[in-house]
Amino acid sequence: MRDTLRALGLLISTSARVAPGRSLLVLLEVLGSVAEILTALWIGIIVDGVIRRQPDRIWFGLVAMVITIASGWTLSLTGAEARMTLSEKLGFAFDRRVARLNASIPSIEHLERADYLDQLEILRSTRGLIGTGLASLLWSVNVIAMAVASISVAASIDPRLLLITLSAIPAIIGTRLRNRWKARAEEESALPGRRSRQLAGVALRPSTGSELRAFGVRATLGRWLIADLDRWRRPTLWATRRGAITTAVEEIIFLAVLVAVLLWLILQLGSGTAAPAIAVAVVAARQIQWTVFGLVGQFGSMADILRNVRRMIWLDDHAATVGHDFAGRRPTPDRLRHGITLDDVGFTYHGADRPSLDGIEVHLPAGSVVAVVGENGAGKSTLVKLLAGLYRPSTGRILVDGVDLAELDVDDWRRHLTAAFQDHLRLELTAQQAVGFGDPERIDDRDATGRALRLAAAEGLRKALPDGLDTQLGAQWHGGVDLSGGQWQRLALARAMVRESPLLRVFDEPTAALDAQTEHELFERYIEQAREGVDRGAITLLVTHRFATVRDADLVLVLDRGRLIEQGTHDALIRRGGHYAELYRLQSRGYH
Ligand SMILES: Nc1ncnc2c1ncn2[C@@H]1O[C@H](COP(=O)(O)OP(=O)(O)OP(=O)(O)O)[C@@H](O)[C@H]1O
Repeated sequence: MRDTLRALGLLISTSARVAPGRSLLVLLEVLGSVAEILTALWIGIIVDGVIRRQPDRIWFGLVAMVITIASGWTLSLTGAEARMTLSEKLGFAFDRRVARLNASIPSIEHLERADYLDQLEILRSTRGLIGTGLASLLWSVNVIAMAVASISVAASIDPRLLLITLSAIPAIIGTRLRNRWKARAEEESALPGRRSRQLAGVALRPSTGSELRAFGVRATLGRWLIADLDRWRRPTLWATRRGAITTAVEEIIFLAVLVAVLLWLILQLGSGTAAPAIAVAVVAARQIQWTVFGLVGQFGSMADILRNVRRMIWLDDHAATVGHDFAGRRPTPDRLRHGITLDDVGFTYHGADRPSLDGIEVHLPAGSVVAVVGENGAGKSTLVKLLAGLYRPSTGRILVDGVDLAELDVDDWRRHLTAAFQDHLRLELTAQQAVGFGDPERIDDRDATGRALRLAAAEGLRKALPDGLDTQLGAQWHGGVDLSGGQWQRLALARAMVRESPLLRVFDEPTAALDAQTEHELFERYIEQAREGVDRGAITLLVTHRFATVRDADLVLVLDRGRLIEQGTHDALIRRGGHYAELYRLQSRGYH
C-alpha cells in the first residue's frame, strides 16, 4: 500500500512538474464525460414529459440535452488534446528519469545485475504506459462518478436492479487474476527479451559477423533468436489468452444475473402498462454493466501503470542504496604524500558465492609504479575497479593517504585518475573526440590530444587517418573508417594520457592487442610519465600478463584466486623462488 501511494505521488508530482497546465486541462475530459451522463437524466425528463403530455418538460429536456452534449464534446475534445500531449511529456519525463538514473549511479554494479536489467527491460517494453498515468488516474475519478450516478439512477428506478452490481465480484476477481498474470508475464519475458535483443545485435554487428560466418553458426544463432523471441512473447500470449477466457466468463455471469433480475422485474410488473418501466430498467441495467465493468477495467489499467511506476521507484531505491555507499564528500588531495593502502580488502560480486578478492593487505607507496600479475580470473581487474571507485569493497577499506576512499567525493576522485581498460571503449566519433574523451573538459583540445597520442606512441595512427583527427571512426558511418584491434587499443591508451596530472593511472592490460616489444616500449613510457608525476606522489598501476614487462616496476603484486600471495620487486620475487619466479621462468622459456 505504501508503495502504491508513493507511486501515485510520483505520478502526480511528475505530471505537475512537466506539464502543469495540461495536467489540469485533462480534468476537462473527465468533466465532459460526466456531463454526458446527465444525458440520461434529460432523456428521463423528456420521456416523462411525453408520458405526462407536458411540452414544457419535453422542451426543457431537449434544450438541456443539446447544451449538455455540446459542452460535453467541447470539454472532452479540449481535455483529450491535453491528455495526449501530457502522455507524451510524462512518458519522456520518465524515460529521461531512467536514463539519468542509470548514468547517475557511481558504481557499475547495476549494469551487471540481472534483476536491475530485467526491470529496465520491462520499463522499456512498457514504454508509454506510464505516460498515460495521470490521465488514467483522473479518468478513474470519472468512472467512479459514473458508477455512482448510474447506481443511484438504477436504485431510484428499482432497488432490485442493484443486484446487477453483484456481477462486479467475478469481474474484480478476474481483473486481479489478469493483473497477476500480466505482471508474471512481464517478469518472465524480460530475460528472453534482453537476450533476443543481444542476439539480434550480435548478428548485425560487423565485428561479430566474421566469427559467425567463419564458424557457420549463423543458422544456429537464428534458431536461438527465434526461440528467445518465442520465449519472450509466449508469457504475454498466455496471459492474454487466459485473460480473454476470464473476461468471457465474467460476461456470461453478468448476462445470467441481468436476465434473472429482469425476469424477476417483468414477472412482477406483469405485461402491458409495464413496458416503458421495463425499457427504462433495461437501459439502466446496461448502464450499470458498462460502468461496473468500466470501473473494474479502469482499476486494472491503473494497477498496470502503478506496477510500472513502482518499478521505477525500485530503480530509484536501488540508486539511493548505491548512492549511500558513494556519499563521501571530501575533496581528493592534490598530491599523495603517503600512498594508497588496501586494508584487508575483499570483494564479492552480486550473486557470486565466493569472493573475487579476499583479505588484500598492501601499501602502494606514493610515486611508485606498481605491476599486478596473476593468471586469468585471479582478480586483477577487480582490484583495478575497486581502486577506480567503480565498486566499493565488500570488506575492508582502501585508504588514500589515510582517508577512506569511501569518504572522498567519487567524482572528484575520478577527476584525479585516468585509466585504460582491457575492454576499452570503441568510440565511433571523430578521432579527436575519441581521444579527447579522456578529459571531458578537453574533448576538443587538439594540443592535449596531440600530446596524448605522442605519449601513447600513436602518432603514426593520426597520420594514417585520411582526415587526421577529424576522421570519423567506424565503418557503419558515412565516410567512417574502421580501425584494427591494435589501433583501437592505441586510441584507448592515448585517451588515458589526456589528463595531465592524475594521482592514479591504471592500465588494465591495455596493450594485450599489441606485440610484446611495443608493450615493453609503452611500459617504459609509462614509467617515464610516472617519474614525472613523482613529486605529486602519483601512482601508476599496470596489469599485465607479460612478466617481462614488469621488471622495472617498483612493486609487483602477485594475485592468485583472489588472494595476494606475493609482493615485492621483481628481483626480490625471483630470489624468493615462489609462484612469481616459477611463472616468470615458464614465460621466459615460452618467449625464447
Ligand atoms: N561482473 C562479474 N560478476 C561476477 N563475477 C565476476 C565478474 N567479473 C569478474 N568476476 C569473477 O571474478 C573473478 C576475478 O575476475 P577478474 O576479471 O578480476 O580477473 P582477472 O585477473 O582480471 O582476469 P583476466 O586476466 O582474465 O582479465 C573471476 O572468477 C571472475 O569470474
